[in-house]
Amino acid sequence: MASFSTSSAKAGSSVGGGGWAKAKHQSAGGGGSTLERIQQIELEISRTQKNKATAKHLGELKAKLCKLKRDMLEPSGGGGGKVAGFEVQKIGDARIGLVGFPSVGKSSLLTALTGVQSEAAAYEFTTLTCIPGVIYYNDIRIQLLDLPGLIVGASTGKGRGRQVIATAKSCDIILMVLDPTKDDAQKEMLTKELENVGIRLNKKPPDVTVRPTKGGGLKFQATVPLNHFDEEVCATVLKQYKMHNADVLVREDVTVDEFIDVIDGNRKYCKCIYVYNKIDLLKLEEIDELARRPQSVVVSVQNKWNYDYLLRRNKLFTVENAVLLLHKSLLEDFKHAFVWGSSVKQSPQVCGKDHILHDQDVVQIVKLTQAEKAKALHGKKTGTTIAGSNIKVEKKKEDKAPLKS
Ligand SMILES: Nc1nc2c(ncn2[C@@H]2O[C@H](COP(=O)(O)OP(=O)(O)OP(=O)(O)O)[C@@H](O)[C@H]2O)c(=O)[nH]1
Ligand SMILES: [K+]
Ligand SMILES: [Mg+2]
Repeated sequence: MASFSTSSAKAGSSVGGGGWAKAKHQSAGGGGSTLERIQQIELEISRTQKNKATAKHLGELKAKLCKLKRDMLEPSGGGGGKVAGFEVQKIGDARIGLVGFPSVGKSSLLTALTGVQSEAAAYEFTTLTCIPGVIYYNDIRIQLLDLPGLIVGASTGKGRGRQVIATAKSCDIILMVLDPTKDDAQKEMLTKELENVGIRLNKKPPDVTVRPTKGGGLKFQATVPLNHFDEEVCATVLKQYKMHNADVLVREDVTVDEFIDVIDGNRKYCKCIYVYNKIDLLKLEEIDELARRPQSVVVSVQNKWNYDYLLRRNKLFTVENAVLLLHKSLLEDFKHAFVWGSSVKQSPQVCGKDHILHDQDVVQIVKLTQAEKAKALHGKKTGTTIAGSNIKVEKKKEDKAPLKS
């Protein structure tokens, strides 16, 4: 823990500070800057016992907190803006971001995987901008982004935190590079910094529908028993968002935080792989323990240990791969696909060939009709259902409801 706070002090001087956090954002209610209001509410939440009697109050506080955080991330005047060195054009079929504390070996990993020289050195904040590289895997072109080290407070603008996190939000996958000699707090702190800006790691969008209505108040329906959330808490949260009339349908046992995610919007659900680098510094049994953790890969860039496995874990599966899996010729007739599952914001969503699928996604391929084909020189509609990267393929003749795997 201590070493991370040292890093944070250093960041202010060596990186020059993010700037925008220094600007005071006056909150609508209450005194102090937005940052101070956020700290006050976070303190109140941590001091409030979590039980049925306080659920409503906590819901209200959490909704207020979310709104304040959003205000901070969308500063109205000054400080925000684009920073040179972070405007990297998106290329390829997918974008992977290397995120981690300083000096964990992000740049070393980028250089090792892509051949692009990104300066690596034994001091913190060697990397100050976004350095892109490209890797090819199973014909998929992946853009790999090396990023400056993150520090605690990054989401509030410390260091170049805001730019780093904004770039991370544009990624399809996050490789969280971790120091295997440090404890789990590093992973929790980084996850929190990313969560603060709406990035959700290895989670699915909550199965909740909220439809604003013109009148009639709140109509609340749950199809499963709810252990952390109820109609009263729902109403409190909605009130904070000035939503007094709405139909709410809850299809999973959500928490109030997950419900706020739905209401607040602008969340990014990203796959995250935890990469423990420098395992050459560990004993064999320690390596074994880390390697057994979920979504984790152990590597040593210095000793070139386990690269292949890392790439295999990152295997991406696009709609195009799904089409090719059925038949090459289908690609010529491809019009678009309907996708159901965690890779899309709305199920189903119309997607193109480059869309990256998640495990358990359901895909229905729509072919060009004869008329469309004739028109575009090159038509009929059939359905095909494919489930994500643990590939299961089923063929369907008609474009009916999708088959769920
Ligand atoms: N022992 C060991 N050292 C490594 C390994 N990989 C990288 N390093 C060293 O760790 C130091 C930091 O590496 P960088 O690649 O600069 O780390 P970074 O995460 O990009 O650092 P910042 O850009 O400063 O955030 C360098 O001295 C590397 O040589 C490894 O697998 N084992
Ligand atoms: K470094
Ligand atoms: Mg670096």
